[in-house]
Amino acid sequence: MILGILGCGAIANIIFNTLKEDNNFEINYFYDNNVEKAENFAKITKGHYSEDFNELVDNVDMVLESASPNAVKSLIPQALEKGKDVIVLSIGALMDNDFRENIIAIAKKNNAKIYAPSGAIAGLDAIKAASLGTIDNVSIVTRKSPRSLNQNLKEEKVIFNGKASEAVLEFPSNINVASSLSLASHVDANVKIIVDPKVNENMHEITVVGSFGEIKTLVKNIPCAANAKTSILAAYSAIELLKSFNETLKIGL
Ligand SMILES: NC(=O)C1=CN([C@@H]2O[C@H](COP(=O)(O)OP(=O)(O)OC[C@H]3O[C@@H](n4cnc5c(N)ncnc54)[C@H](O)[C@@H]3O)[C@@H](O)[C@H]2O)C=CC1
Ligand SMILES: O=C([O-])CC(=O)C(=O)O
Repeated sequence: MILGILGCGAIANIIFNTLKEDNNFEINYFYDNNVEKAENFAKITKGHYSEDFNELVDNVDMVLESASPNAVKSLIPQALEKGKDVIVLSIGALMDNDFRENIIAIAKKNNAKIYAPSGAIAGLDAIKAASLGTIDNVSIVTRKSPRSLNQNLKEEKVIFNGKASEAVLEFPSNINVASSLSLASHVDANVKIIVDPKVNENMHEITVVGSFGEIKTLVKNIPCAANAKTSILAAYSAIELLKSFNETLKIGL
């Protein structure tokens, strides 16, 4: 499979370094609005950097987006129009109902798929299954270091308390997980974001209550070296999704 990367930052770096020896994938087309970043990847991989996103789309089987919600909104429809499957990590963009319905319609028309991996959280498989029954309450408490949230605080502080649909607009690079949780559960989740100078990890505690019972998950994620906002697990989840395309036995949802 020839994979094109949209957004050549921390996640792209982990994905490339993990899959570079895997014969099932050729990761050799790169696009970034910071051309230098795409150029660097192209140099290391002896691949191509595209100044025009359409050129990347024309040359790959699948596009992996690891850029920003804005990039999803402005560029992903073009890939789907050309019938290319996409993996989206900036899932916050999909909380916009009109946009989400629109790209689903474009994908269907062109026989393409949109994949949104579980990213930096745990339990989406069980939450999706649970949503077949009645869901009464969905919440996520995210706790991050001041460094990860661009804050300079000495004491713990709640910096957001509201719905996922508002959180993704206020913190577009920090709470995509709230969007995945909401889309999996079909409920606009309650979100609390806490800056905590005592933690180094990106912690996400999820609670879902419904007719099935209760799910509680807690992940304590190590941040990427290149971007403290982003957990290594998010990149790993995209890699496992890619590997699953070649698996005969599929475990989990
Ligand atoms: N679904 C999830 O659980 C998670 C999602 N994310 C999201 O994944 C995305 C990538 O994360 P990182 O690799 O850590 O980010 P990063 O900041 O290290 O790299 C992003 C790259 O994309 C480029 N970019 C941004 N907007 C662009 C645009 N409109 N067009 C072209 N290039 C653009 C930037 O120049 C940068 O090189 C972010 O949106 C982040 O919020 C991160 C962690 C977890
Ligand atoms: O959800 C996000 O955008 C990033 C995040 O919290 C993480 O990687 O732990």
